[in-house]
Amino acid sequence: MSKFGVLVMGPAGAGKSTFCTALIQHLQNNKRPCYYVNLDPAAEEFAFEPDIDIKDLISLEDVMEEMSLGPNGGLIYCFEFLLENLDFLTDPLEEVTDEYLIIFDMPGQIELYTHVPILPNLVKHLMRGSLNINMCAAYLLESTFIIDRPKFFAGTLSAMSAMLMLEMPHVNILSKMDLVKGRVAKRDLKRFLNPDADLVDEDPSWRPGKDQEELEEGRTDGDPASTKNVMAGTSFYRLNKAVAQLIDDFSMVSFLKLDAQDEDSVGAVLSYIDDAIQYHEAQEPKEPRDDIDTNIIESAMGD
Ligand SMILES: Nc1nc2c(ncn2[C@@H]2O[C@H](COP(=O)(O)OP(=O)(O)OP(=O)(O)O)[C@@H](O)[C@H]2O)c(=O)[nH]1
Repeated sequence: MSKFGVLVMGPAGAGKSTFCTALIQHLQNNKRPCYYVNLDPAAEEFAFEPDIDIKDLISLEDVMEEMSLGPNGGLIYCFEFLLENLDFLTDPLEEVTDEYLIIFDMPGQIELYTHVPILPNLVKHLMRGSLNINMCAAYLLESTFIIDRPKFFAGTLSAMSAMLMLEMPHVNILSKMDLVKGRVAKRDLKRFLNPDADLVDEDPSWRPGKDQEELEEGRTDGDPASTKNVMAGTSFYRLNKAVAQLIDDFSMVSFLKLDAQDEDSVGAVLSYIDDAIQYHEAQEPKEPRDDIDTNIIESAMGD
C-alpha cells in the first residue's frame, strides 16, 4: 500500500503555514482525510492542531538556550536530532492509510534545502523503505518578488536548487497572488509563471545598455564613485541576466498561482499535487471522475 504526502517548503514568510491551513480546510470541505505534520521546531500557533509536531521531540527555543546556538545552527541541530530519532516520525506514519494526504509543514530556512544534505536524507527515509510515501514538494515563492525582478530570479534559483537537491516531483507556487492583482499585466504574469530571461532586459528599474555605453565611452561624470556605481550596476545586470538565462535554459521551473483565501485557487494547486503523487490512481474507484472542474485547473495556469 502506498501513502501520499506533500512537503510544503519555501523561504521564510512565503505563506507555507497559511497554505497548509487552506489546504487542510479545503480537504475537509471535500471530505478527504489529511494528516498534518509540523516539522518547524519554531512554529507556535496552528489553525489546525498537528497530528505530529516536531516540538514534542525537540524545540528550537530549548536547543538555542541549552546548546548556545543561533537560530540556523539550532535548526540544523533539531533536524540532525530528528534523523537520529526517526521513529518519532515514522512510527505514527506507519498507521496512515492511502486515503490520507500527509502534509509536512517545513521551516523557512532555505539552507535546509540548498546547503546541507539533511532534507534529502529525511526525504529518502520517507519515500523509500517501509513507509514508501509517494511525495512531492510544494515550493512557495512570494508573488510580490515579481515586482523586483532580480529578487524573483534569485527566488526561482532557490526553487531550482531545491528541485536538484531533493530529486522528487516539484510543484512550484507563486503565493499571495491577491497582493499583485492589478499590479502586473496578465501578459507579463504569464512570463513569470514560465520564467523568461528577457524579463531582466525589460526591467524598468534598469538601464543596462545606457549605463554600459556611458562607461565604455568614458561619459560618466568622472567621479570615481559614480564610475564604480555604473560598473557595479552593469555587473549586477550581467549576473542577473546569466542567472535568468540559466533558469530559462534548464526549463525546470514553472509556477502555479495561489491565493490562499480563494478556495478554487487552493483546489487547483491541489489538483497538480494529486497528479504529481498519483493520488487518484491509487484510490478505489468510488464514483466517475467527470466531476473534475477543468475551469479550476486552468485558473492556476494563468488563463
Ligand atoms: N495577502 C496574503 N497574505 C498571505 C497569504 N498567505 C500568507 N500570507 C501572510 O504572510 C505572512 C506569512 O505567512 P505564513 O503562512 O506564516 O508564512 P510561512 O512561510 O509559514 O512563514 P515561516 O514559517 O516564518 O517561514 C502572514 O502574515 C500571512 O498572513 C496570501 O495568500 N495572501
